[in-house]
Order: sequence, then C-alpha cells, then structure tokens
Amino acid sequence: MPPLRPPPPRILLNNVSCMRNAQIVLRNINVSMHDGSAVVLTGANGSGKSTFLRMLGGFSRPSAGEILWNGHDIQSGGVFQQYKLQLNWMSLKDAIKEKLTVLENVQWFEVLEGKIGKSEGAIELMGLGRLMNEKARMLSMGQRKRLQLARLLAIDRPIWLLDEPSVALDAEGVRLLEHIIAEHRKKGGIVFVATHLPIEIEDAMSLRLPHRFPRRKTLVDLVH
Ligand SMILES: Nc1ncnc2c1ncn2[C@@H]1O[C@H](COP(=O)(O)OP(=O)(O)OP(=O)(O)O)[C@@H](O)[C@H]1O
Repeated sequence: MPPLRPPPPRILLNNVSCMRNAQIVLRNINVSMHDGSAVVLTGANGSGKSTFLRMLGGFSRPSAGEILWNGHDIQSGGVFQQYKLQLNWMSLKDAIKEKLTVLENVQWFEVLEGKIGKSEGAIELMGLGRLMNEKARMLSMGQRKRLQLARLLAIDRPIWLLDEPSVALDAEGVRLLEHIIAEHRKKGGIVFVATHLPIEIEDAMSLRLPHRFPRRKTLVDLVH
C-alpha cells in the first residue's frame, strides 16, 4: 500500500510579500496552517500585523507570492466568495450599534449569516448575561470587547482573524478568550492572533515580524 500523504494545509502563505503606500510592509512570509492550528503575530508598531490579517481577510492583495486555501489562490474567481464565508474578523473597530441592545447586536449578525439560536448562549458565556437587554452604549470598553467575542462565537466560522483581541479585557476576560480559542481549535478551527499583550495559546506558532526600518533612537534606548 502506498504511504498515506499528509493532508495539504488548509491555509498556505507561500512566499508572500505585501506593499502598502508603495512600500514593502511584509516580505517573503511562509506559513502553513492545518485545522486546529494557531499563529500568534507580534512585532513593533507598524511592523505589519494588521496588514498581515487584512491580507488574509482579502482586503489587501499580496504584491508577490500567494495565499492558498485548500490549495486554491484565495483571490481567484469563485474561490474568494467561498473563502470569505470561512472568516470571522475581529478588529479594534467594533462595529457595535449603540442603539441596539447587547442581544440585538449579536442577533443582528446572526441574521446576516442566515443563522439563529446561538446568541444568548454566547453572551452568557462571555459574562454579559445580565446586560443582555441593555443598550450597547451603556457598555464599558472591556464589555464591548466581550460583546465582539460573543458575536464571534455566535457566527461560528472556522477561521478567526483577531486583531488585538485582549485589549481592554480584564484578567478573567483574557482567560475566557484563551478558553474560547482553545475550544474553537478543538473543533478544527484556525486562529490568527495579532497582539502586543501576552496570551496563552497552546502549541501556537509564533511569528515575530521584523522592524520595517532601522528604528530611530528613542528616549528609552538612550536611558538604557
Ligand atoms: N491605510 C493605510 N494606507 C497606507 N499604508 C498604511 C495604512 N495603514 C497602515 N499602513 C502602513 O503599513 C504599515 C504597517 O501597518 P500595520 O497597521 O499593519 O502595523 P501593525 O503591526 O498592525 O501596527 P500596530 O502595532 O501599531 O497596530 C504602517 O507602518 C503604515 O506605514
């Protein structure tokens, strides 16, 4: 019997570079992601973490190389629409509607997805149960972040692109975030996290993006 071939990666970044504003931001990135895997992206301000996520989200195109999903270029016709439906994007812009309640803010996204039924459980899990019927404008920054995470859970797509997901969360919120990431991965989900803050994700690949330019000396450098 011929030896079994390992399955192809679900997502492959093959020698990918990306330009923004006519300058190279990312250069020759190679990343291979199977179901259940995670990457933690770190790097200085401006090193390209959000650009990396934008590229995976299809908002920016690689200037060289290719991003493959199930072996197909995500930008090629027919593939892109299918690929986009796999993504859950979470960024610092929270897209929360102030006049809607917490529950409506999650259900609204469920309706857009043509799904229904997970909102309340997701809100409870994120510790916002007693605020379910409050207007979103009443929420603190950390509660807004929890609401974004509840939306992520309710929408339930396989590939999570998380830009600074733990900003504003308290210690319990960070533990919850780590928990839902672990549970998502157990179901075969794939997670990309860009962060400046420590986060515990078991067996995550760590990708530290280099400084884009030789940095000017700052006061901190001069003091040390
Ligand atoms: N809208 C934009 N148009 C053109 N260039 C941009 C834009 N946003 C960012 N850039 C450029 O891309 C570079 C990388 O930015 P990016 O936001 O990806 O960095 P980052 O690592 O996420 O930074 P931070 O840690 O500050 O969030 C920036 O230095 C900037 O020059």
